[in-house]
Amino acid sequence: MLNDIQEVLYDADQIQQKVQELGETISREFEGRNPLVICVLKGAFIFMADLVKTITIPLEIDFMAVSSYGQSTKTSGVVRIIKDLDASVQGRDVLIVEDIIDSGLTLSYLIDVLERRNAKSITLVTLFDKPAGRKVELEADYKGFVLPDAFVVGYGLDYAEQYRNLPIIGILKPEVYEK
Ligand SMILES: O=P(O)(O)OC[C@H]1O[C@H](OP(=O)(O)OP(=O)(O)O)[C@H](O)[C@@H]1O
Ligand code: HPA
Ligand SMILES: [Mg+2]
Repeated sequence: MLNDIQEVLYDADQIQQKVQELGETISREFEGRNPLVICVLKGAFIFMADLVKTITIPLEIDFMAVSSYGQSTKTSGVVRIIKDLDASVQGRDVLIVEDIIDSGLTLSYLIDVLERRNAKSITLVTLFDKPAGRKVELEADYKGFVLPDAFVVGYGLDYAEQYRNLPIIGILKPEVYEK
């Protein structure tokens, strides 16, 4: 798998350090608010698991699965809900946990859905941000790393469902998806 990586951007230790910092900030921000922490599957599953272990205040978790990339390195532009939340967001302080914001289409869609369900507040945390990919204006409240304009995999992020289990984040060699 690592053979298919052109460049490792951040290794496992660097990622853990950043996740810890984000968890400390979120613990302070949400003190006394019992947030509903929503993991956007599948990509955010590793970040979510690591992040909640660093948050030191009471919280609840839930999961939503959405997909727009499929087997491609480009967004289809259509965000599909594959699995919806179990919990109601009505009146809740919601923290959305994402692995990456690229075009911004996934999160702008999700925010719209959760606003219409009357969440009390919506806060976004993303581990990775790729501002060069934006198609809609969207900024995370908390972000880990800003990435270059390249297709990346690892730490939950896939290409055609592969590479999610790499413990690092790296740029995928273009010949892997151009063949
Ligand atoms: O800002 P955007 O351009 O919308 O891209 C970001 C989204 O794309 C990926 O999900 P994907 O649709 O690949 O589903 P997955 O999480 O199951 O891989 C990623 O996990 C984010 O949710
Ligand atoms: N890699 C994997 N999944 C993604 C990316 C990326 O660079 N951007 C949006 N979804
Ligand atoms: Mg994907």
